[in-house]
Amino acid sequence: MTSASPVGPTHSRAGPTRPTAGHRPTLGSRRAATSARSEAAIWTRGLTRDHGTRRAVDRLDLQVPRGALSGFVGPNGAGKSTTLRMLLGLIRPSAGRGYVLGQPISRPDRYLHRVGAMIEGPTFHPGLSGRRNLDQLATLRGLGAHGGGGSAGRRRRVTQVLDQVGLAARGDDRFSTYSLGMKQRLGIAAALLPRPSLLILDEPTNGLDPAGIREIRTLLGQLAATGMTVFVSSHLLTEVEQICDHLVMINNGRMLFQGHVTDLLAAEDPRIHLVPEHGDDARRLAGMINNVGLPVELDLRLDMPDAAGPSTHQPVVTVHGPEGLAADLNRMAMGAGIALRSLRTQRPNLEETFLRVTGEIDGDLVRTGSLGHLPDGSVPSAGVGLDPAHSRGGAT
Ligand SMILES: Nc1ncnc2c1ncn2[C@@H]1O[C@H](COP(=O)(O)OP(=O)(O)OP(=O)(O)O)[C@@H](O)[C@H]1O
Repeated sequence: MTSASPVGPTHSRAGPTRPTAGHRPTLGSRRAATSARSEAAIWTRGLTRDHGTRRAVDRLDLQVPRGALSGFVGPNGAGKSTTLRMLLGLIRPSAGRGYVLGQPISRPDRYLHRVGAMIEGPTFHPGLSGRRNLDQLATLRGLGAHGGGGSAGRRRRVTQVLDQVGLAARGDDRFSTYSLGMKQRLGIAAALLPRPSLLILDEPTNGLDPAGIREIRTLLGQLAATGMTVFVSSHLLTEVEQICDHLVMINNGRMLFQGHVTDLLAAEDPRIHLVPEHGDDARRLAGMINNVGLPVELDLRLDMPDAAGPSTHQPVVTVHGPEGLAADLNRMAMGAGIALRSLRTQRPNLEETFLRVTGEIDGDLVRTGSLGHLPDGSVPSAGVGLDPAHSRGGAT
């Protein structure tokens, strides 16, 4: 069973990495760093982990605020599990330093009693009930032994956490009869036993069906509402977008973004999709838009990417720009004699934003740079003035 903390410390006092000569911090900056790391639930600087020659985590500066429901996202192999293992004292960083609940990660014994964790799929005894499994874990960890009301206190706590994760009615059933979602929830119940102020979960929705995912989502929202900090890793960005207020986004072990989800999405320009009435006009329209310096993509496969109703297989011209630009684009098309079947603005979601940030946009998109080399030679100069400065300026 690797799920649920407290996870025993496995490394000794490595001590924080010293600042290098030449980067001597001032008294003010030292004070600010001290206050930031004690105020944050998780704070790291330059956190790095090498596996042989492979760098799994590359100089991460994490700052997860206390009380946040924070999503830790990145594709498979991005370095999420490795980071979580370092935060839990299961492996040592190769370089860098970190603090969890204000305590250095070189001394996990100082904070693990306040951290609940599920870092791999939960493993329980299949023949025992959920309740018995939790009771055994609680006994092993000495819960209820010190000031917790002895075995009666321990049993009360087990009942409380079963209730908290929605397993009260099934607590006495054998673990082997649980659905995957129930098993995950029991794993979270185990992590909750010590009344943690920080809950760290590694991919808790892995392998779950939509209903199971929804249950975990609701549960995490409820836990965060109690004031607990929840740091949950996932490669399902849609999930994270729906539940998390704070986000840490990594790829190849490196930080891409951290902060509030709304800030990230608000900073992204929407996509404006233009579908010409006559498919033949799409290249011409894209070329005109390209000529005025706006980022444009031409998708020759479909009409609107997620439009309701039947697909008409019309080419779509997509422009990244503020919503106000849509009116300009409409005028531009009209001025060039191109009638539009539809014009729609779509706010990017987290997944699209991630793909854009990582440059991993998929599909048969003809990107801006290649428009000038399209074979049909139908790219005219822009017939209608459109100031590229408007691309960030809103409606005219
Ligand atoms: N013990 C190890 N030995 C060698 N390489 C490792 C080890 N653990 C992880 N790695 C490598 O480090 C990188 C990061 O792996 P990690 O498991 O942290 O990523 P992840 O974001 O959690 O991905 P996943 O969701 O697939 O688990 C990967 O390239 C992985 O192969």
